[in-house]
Amino acid sequence: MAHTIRWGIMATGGIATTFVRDLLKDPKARDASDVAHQVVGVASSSSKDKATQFIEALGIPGPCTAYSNYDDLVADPHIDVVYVATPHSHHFQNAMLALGAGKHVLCEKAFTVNAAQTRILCETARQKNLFLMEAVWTRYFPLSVQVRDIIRSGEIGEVLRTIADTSFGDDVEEKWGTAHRMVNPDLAGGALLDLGIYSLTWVFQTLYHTLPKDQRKSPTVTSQMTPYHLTGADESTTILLSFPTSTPTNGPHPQRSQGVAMTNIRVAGDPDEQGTAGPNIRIQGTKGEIQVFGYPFRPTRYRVIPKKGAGEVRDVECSFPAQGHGMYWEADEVARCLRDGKLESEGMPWEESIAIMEVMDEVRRQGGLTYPATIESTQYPLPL
Ligand SMILES: NC(=O)C1=CN([C@@H]2O[C@H](COP(=O)(O)OP(=O)(O)OC[C@H]3O[C@@H](n4cnc5c(N)ncnc54)[C@H](OP(=O)(O)O)[C@@H]3O)[C@@H](O)[C@H]2O)C=CC1
Ligand SMILES: O=C1OC[C@@H](O)[C@H](O)[C@H]1O
Repeated sequence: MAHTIRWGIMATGGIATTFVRDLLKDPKARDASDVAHQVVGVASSSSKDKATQFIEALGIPGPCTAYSNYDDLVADPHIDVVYVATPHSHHFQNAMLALGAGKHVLCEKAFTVNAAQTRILCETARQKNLFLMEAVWTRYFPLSVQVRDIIRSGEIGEVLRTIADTSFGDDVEEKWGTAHRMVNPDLAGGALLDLGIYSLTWVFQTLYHTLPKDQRKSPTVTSQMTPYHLTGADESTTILLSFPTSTPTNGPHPQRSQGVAMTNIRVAGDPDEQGTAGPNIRIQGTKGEIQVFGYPFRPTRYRVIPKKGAGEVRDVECSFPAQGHGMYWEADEVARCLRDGKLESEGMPWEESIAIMEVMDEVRRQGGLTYPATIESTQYPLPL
């Protein structure tokens, strides 16, 4: 019998809509007969009407309660887990609210504004014996699981370099203006926290996560940032990361692997969105390479290229059952973790979320990007 979990949706914006659409797809279409999802509450901080419209527009089957504020949502005894879908600036405060009410939490990326806030969230979840996960959905794609398995199998040898680019070629002034969360410092805007996190995800899931746990070590970081002239949030960031590897060496200089994580909202990594410019991700090992195509947050296919003479090139497509967006795979992971009494997911462990947030803190320090003290604060509630 399927283990059914009951979701409360905090906020009714763009990603909440996409996530709920995926939650409503039949899990059997993706061969997941062990778990199921119900949406039993939706809250909008704007108005109850907005929550009601969300429920109606998406055709969420009843009973599902519309709330006019987040406090009432987290107090709903019928909800098991809250999906936090507010801007990054508010994740710390909103996730703390849900944990404080005894709810498990799936919180959108970037987890928080800084690593200090993430540490507090994880510690709070630990103390309260609640599940908590950063919603880095891409990690739960079958494609990501397969790529990690290929790396672990040794097929492309030791992975010593990963290059990842998550870039949109937007007319920034026209598309994002100054108030949109993408560029607005008051909402912790900027390419790094919004998109760069996916480049870092690929660097971490190929050079860090694939190592045995006791060999995962934080990287050293060098970076450059370009501010958006109208707001000061970054419109372009490039990060060089250097990780200790697990390879035993005889010499005095330990082996290191390198990551290059790029993000830009003014030039595109894949201008025609057909892969003509090449892959957005290259994972380079001593025996070959894996290339990943499509936006790094929603990759669509990968190619395994063995070293010359060592085998055939292999192309693998990623399908999205039931015309989904691909967010149902992370939702299924949440359901399985709750069923199994886990507090964190193996695919996106707390320590790795913290390690990635620490990289982003360091990149912002090097680039001189600070956000208002009100949203960098570790005070709960935030002094907004
Ligand atoms: N995983 C993914 O693929 C994606 C993830 N995201 C992440 O999801 C989060 C939300 O992004 P997105 O849905 O695009 O954003 P939207 O602006 O579309 O929606 C955010 C919602 O948050 C609520 N909210 C609460 N406080 C504020 C505030 N001060 N300012 C603005 N909105 C507020 C509002 O809902 P209400 O009025 O109902 O309370 C609003 O509709 C971000 O952290 C982003 O990084 C975004 C896109 C894709
Ligand atoms: O997480 C995300 O992925 C998709 C992008 O369009 C969006 O801006 C970002 O928040």
